Amino acid sequence: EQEAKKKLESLREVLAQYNYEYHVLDKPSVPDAEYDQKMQELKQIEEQYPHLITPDSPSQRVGGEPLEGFQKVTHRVPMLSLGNAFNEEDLKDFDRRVREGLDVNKVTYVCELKIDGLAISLRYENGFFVQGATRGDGTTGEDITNNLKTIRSIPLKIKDDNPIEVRGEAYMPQKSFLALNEAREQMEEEPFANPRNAAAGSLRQLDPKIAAKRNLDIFLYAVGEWESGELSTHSERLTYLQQLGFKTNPEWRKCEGIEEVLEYVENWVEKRAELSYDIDGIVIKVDNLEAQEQLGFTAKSPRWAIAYKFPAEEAVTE
Ligand SMILES: Cc1ccc(Cn2cc(C(N)=O)ccc2=O)c(C)c1
Repeated sequence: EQEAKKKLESLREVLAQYNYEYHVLDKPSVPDAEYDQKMQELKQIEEQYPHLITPDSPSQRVGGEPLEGFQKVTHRVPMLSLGNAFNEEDLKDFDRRVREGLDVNKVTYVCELKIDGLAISLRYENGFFVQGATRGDGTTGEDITNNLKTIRSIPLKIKDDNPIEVRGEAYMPQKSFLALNEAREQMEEEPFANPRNAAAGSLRQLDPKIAAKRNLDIFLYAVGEWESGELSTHSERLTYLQQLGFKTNPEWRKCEGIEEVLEYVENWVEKRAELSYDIDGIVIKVDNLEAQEQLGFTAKSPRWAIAYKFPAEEAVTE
């Protein structure tokens, strides 16, 4: 039994590493068959010693029985909704308000792609993924832990043992969306209108086995509740999330002043079509966390961030 325990520990570790290389880095170091063989080995030992199964075992990704419904979850730190900007003028107005609020001439911003998916929150305790929830109304969301566990790029265990909540966007890559709709048409089922609806529909499945087949993915971009948070900028937090093993979007950039923000926005209006996932804009945040505190919130959203929305694409007629 001690032998089996040791063997399982090392199999969980090596399978988590392989999974990370394949699903987060998109750079596997071993052939799929090697991953599969180690997975079979782990399942055989777990079958022999079920009491040795741990919540972070890769065999636990496609969870239990279908749910009757979803439990409610209250977010300890509310999930924000951002104000919108629709043109350069709006962005310059935003920058002017921020500079006046901080009484500075120039502000360091972070620009990130605005993934067109579903905002979700992941909670980790003692390093284990313990709960995942939808944004809901920002304060109360739905517990979709079992469905989120099926997203392979979500680590089931991280190195930080402090309670931490990370926020991100679950989405369906365009390729998965097209394949899913083809399958649905074959089955004479209603196709999804767009990847965002397909992702939302998939995460609302009561049976995790269905969610597991939808090839969902996720980018993490923010931190909610965090005991050990002593970083001073948003960009440092993005780097920390990446070091923890989360999938972060590689296209984020620090921009010195609104001119560099406008360049970044301009650049992605063109390059948007090259991405393998849908984005509906660019998120612009003041980088310094103290400056964010100083600026605070309006009734609805932060004064230190804004979402630049792309013009809605004219419907592509086949
Ligand atoms: C049979 C089989 C096993 C695994 C995979 C995909 N894959 C590969 C790895 C790997 N190479 O490190 C890690 C995780 C994973 O999900 C496929 C497509 C087929």
